[in-house]
Amino acid sequence: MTPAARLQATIDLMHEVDSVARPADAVVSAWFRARRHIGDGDRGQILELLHALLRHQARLGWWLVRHGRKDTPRSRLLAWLALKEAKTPDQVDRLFGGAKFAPAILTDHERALLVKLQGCTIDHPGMPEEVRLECPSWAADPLRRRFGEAFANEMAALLTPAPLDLRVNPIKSTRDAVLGALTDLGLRAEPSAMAPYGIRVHERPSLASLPMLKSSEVEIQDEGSQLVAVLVDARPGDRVVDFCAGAGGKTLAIAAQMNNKGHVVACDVMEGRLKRGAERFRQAGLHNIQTRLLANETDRWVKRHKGGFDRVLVDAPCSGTGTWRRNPDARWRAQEEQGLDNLVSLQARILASAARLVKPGGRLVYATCSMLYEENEEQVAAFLAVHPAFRAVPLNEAAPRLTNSAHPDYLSLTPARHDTDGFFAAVMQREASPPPNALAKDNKEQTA
Ligand SMILES: C[S@@+](CC[C@H](N)C(=O)[O-])C[C@H]1O[C@@H](n2cnc3c(N)ncnc32)[C@H](O)[C@@H]1O
Repeated sequence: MTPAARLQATIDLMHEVDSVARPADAVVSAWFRARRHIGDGDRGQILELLHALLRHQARLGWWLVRHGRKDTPRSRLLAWLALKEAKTPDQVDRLFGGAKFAPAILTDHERALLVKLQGCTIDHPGMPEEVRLECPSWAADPLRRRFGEAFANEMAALLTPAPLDLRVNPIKSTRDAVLGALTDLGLRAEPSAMAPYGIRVHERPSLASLPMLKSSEVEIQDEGSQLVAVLVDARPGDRVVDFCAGAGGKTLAIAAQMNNKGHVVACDVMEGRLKRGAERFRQAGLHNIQTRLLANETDRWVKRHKGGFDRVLVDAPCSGTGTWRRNPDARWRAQEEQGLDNLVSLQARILASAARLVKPGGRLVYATCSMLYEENEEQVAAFLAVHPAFRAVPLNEAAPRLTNSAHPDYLSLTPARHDTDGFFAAVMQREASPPPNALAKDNKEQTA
């Protein structure tokens, strides 16, 4: 493709991302699937530009509004070329030549915009902090409350591209063997700082060039997500539920940890995700997982299996604030529609219902990829306040080797402090002999 054709492709793709109410990675995959003629190199460059535009979306929009222009994929790209690539109006003119596959010729208004932006840089002292830090307005107050003085630093970390983390599948390989194979491919990689099966790759290889991915010797999984599975601490022979399993990212790690021994039930309310999960379990050589589609969190299956499991993981649907560097479009999507309060209520309902599955002496792990108190520490405190049969297990007891968390009681990871996605996890244990009145109070809570 010519450079100009790549620019037009980026505009087209951005239109699709803006107009389809699905995560950008799903939109991107579908878009490229329908354009198989686009080679790996061009795909990489188009994606890199798309992600850069998404990471600068608020600032580009601010400049466009300032000069009375509508914020569209094409005008955003023009502003990018002027502000970040320091292209002169004449240079942009040559790219927007209107040739086959190239962007249409510049209008007079567009040329005037480029002239006004000449010599400016993307950040401007007049920008509100939220714009400069690319923070959506619904999240600014909760994130400020969470981070205090570190707010700007954490937001800046969320604007850096996420590293490529792999989790070795111990059923099929070892970390040393995979590290050796990556070195043979000419890639720089090292063991993850905290996750026992994790590998951090210090480059951006095309995923198609990694044979160990195809053979399921490794999965792509952020180190934070791997650590949540470690905290579940499922042992061979245990009975485990992954209540919000989705397409099974954490289920895979948990079941492998159990060395295929014992029983894992992967539940979710989305059938498509569970089906994708089942396919991944098969490819990973894991035979101890069963999928279970739930109508909702209070599905009758939950009541029927009350007290039947050693470990229950609730990887709750959340705001996803911890994943913004990996999914740069996520901060601009959906949250306004769903609302933080509704999300917090849903999480509370899911946690209370899933807790019924935990047997005396068993553990409940509540996790999110959010960094907001509302979804994390406060959610757990509210749960414990009305479920006295459960006690919080401090991190040094649940995972003595995980001493690097921002919080002594919970796993609390942030991109600026740990260079992982933002993750939270709390481990709670159902006491083998509950304190007096605890059962009565628990039952009352569940039937309410
Ligand atoms: C954070 S995602 C899970 C990601 C997954 N555990 C992984 O590691 O790949 C949350 C999941 O919760 C599911 N979910 C939403 N509402 C639910 C409910 N009421 N009961 C159970 N699962 C629910 C969503 O479909 C979604 O797959």
